[in-house]
Amino acid sequence: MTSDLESPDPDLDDADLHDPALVLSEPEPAARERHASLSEEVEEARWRYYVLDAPTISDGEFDARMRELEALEDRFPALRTPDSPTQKVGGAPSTTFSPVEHLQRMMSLDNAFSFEELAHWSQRAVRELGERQITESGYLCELKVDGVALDLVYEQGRLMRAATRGDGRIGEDVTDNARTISTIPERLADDAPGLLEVRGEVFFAVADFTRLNETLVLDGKAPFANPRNAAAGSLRQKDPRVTASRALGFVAHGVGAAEDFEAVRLSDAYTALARWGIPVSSHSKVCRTLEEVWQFIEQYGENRHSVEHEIDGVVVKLDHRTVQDQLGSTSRAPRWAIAYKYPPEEVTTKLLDIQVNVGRTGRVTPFGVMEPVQVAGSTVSMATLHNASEVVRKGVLIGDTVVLRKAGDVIPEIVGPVVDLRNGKERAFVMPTHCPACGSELRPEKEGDADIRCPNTRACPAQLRERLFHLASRAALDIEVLGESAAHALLDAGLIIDEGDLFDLDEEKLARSPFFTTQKGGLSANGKKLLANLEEAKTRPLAKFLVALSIRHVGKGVAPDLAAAFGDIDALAAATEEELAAVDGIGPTLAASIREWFAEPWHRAIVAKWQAAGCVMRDEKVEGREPTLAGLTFVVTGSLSGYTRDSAAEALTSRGGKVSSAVSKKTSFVVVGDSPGSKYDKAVSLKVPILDADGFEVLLHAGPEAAAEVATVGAGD
Ligand SMILES: NC(=O)c1ccc[n+]([C@@H]2O[C@H](COP(=O)([O-])OP(=O)(O)OC[C@H]3O[C@@H](n4cnc5c(N)ncnc54)[C@H](O)[C@@H]3O)[C@@H](O)[C@H]2O)c1
Ligand SMILES: [Zn+2]
Repeated sequence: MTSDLESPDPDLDDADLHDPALVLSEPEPAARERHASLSEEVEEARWRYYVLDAPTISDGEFDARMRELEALEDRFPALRTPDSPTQKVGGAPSTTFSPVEHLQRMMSLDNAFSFEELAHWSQRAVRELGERQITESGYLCELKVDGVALDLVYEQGRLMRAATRGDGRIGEDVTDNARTISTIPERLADDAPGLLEVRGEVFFAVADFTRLNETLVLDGKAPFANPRNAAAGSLRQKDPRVTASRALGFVAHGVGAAEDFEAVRLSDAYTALARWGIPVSSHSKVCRTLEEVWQFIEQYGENRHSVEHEIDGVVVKLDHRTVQDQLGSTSRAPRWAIAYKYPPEEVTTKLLDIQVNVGRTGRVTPFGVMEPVQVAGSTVSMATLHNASEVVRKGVLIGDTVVLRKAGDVIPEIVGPVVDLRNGKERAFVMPTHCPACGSELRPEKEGDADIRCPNTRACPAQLRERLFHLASRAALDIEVLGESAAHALLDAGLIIDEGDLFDLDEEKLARSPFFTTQKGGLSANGKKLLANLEEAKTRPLAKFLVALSIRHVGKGVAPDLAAAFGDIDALAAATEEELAAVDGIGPTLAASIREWFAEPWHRAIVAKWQAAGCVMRDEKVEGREPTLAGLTFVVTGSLSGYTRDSAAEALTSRGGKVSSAVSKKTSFVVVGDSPGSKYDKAVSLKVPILDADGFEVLLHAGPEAAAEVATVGAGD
């Protein structure tokens, strides 16, 4: 297989794509200076990244510097000398390993960061070879595995040598280490060619990476910042036994030199590699149009974390070998391929301070305050650090540059410090001894607890505020206007000592807070809304009140079970631990926690005050209603007209039925409304009786036997 990868054609450079008016032959001194300092920074970053496996800037920052260099060189082509970082591949090989010359040059890839840049790349190929050739070739889309490149040489089907990319021409000999990677075959199948150079990526699966870091920290060693560094660091070990202990994976993504092997398409070459025993990706796809390519990119962009290894983009390659040979390559990258890069999920920023937050149950949690930074589409300036031992485990100091990670919708996380950037002025975080909100001395609830708490549960303003938010949430009493500002206002004006006073609020009391009054002294819209919300809340079902009380472990999951079993707050308050534990779904921990809560006088006072103010806290409907659905389990999916999700569930539980979220063979009926989810399909496949909206009414009013008559079972029977 021949290729002109080794003969870059400088005439095909990108200069023709830029406005000629902007291309100046003699660089301005400022540009020359900027170019020199950027080049130096890039070389330094490459050395830290490729040789030390310990980068000090994020990939996003690195890419930004490279782009600035490219832009300068577009404007002043004289700056694009052969020793510019834009013309070179990777970093110089280290002296830890013996140098080896690759049979064929190993290249880097050009990047695209938008659809426009991707289209620009493909248009160029079309201009050069014509529409027909490109369409016939198609685009082979592959995931860009975020690992470390490895070159394998097989002779007569035997693995002879493995080397890192190095500067593209000379790599590092890591044969002994590579042999310890279980998925890299020592021998290929019998029909493999006499000579075969395979390129691929060594990676660390995300799950294995987490495990590795835990072990390293336990052994008192520094954890790796991310799976890529872990892969590179593990492959490039002096002692192959260390490499062997690391769960490295390998996937092929290219072919270098080969004898007796011809493949018309790269995708065919992969099929052959797989047949000979070399791992290839199951995620690759040949696309006919650029729109299809874009769909592939978007699909994996949304499901970036569904793949076993990390990916930082998609590599798009023209599939036809003749097209590849005709387009050739520049000194650092092929023209027939491009890497579309996803927005980075990791950035670096300064950790300005570590402060603590006091939660609803008094738990004190440290969080990092950082210089605001853009990551994964949002600006982040705070991230939780969970507890004091987590701060120690991560090894971060106040003043550190830290790696911050935000993956998709997941909350931002401080990964760890960039130790090499310390200047000696950093200081360790010390957990406060007193509550920042109320001044009480902090202590663990029980001896040996990892968390420390503020013991002033009743009146600590931080705890009370958090309890108010919780009480006002949808899962509890749904008091819309009681958000952050309203809660602050109530506490600031001293209108409530604890939540027991909430339902005693009236116009006269609210008049004492500017938040709830108008300039003229009347009740503001907020005040009116709060009073109306509170009035409405008084008749909420018992389960909602149980959630509102902030009893530990009692959430919206078990509250309906408790409400169904006792029907009345007084009955619940009087229940013994044994009676509580006898309720289906209530374990001993929960029973003890409920008893403990009611044992506290100020807790009982909350209930008494709320009752005195007119809160019902009793499910009237249960009284006199026959438990016609006792012993039966239901799943509700889709929307039923006339019911909310909660009221449909309540109609069932108030008749003694149990509502579950997952369909199983034990489910008695699945109630299906409009636009049902996958639960409907599950019900069909398990042949669980299905009720529509009318069937649901039959069930409620005529009972389960009548409902069975009108239910459907399985697909179309
Ligand atoms: N943070 C830092 O300080 C720092 C320093 C240097 C480089 N970097 C990172 O490395 C990048 C540049 O490195 P590069 O020159 O290796 O380029 P690259 O990583 O952007 O792309 C080339 C490499 O991609 C790999 N690859 C993964 N999947 C592939 C597939 N399916 N097909 C082909 N190749 C695939 C190959 O190993 C190939 O060598 C930067 O964009 C940056 O993200 C970071
Ligand atoms: Zn406190």
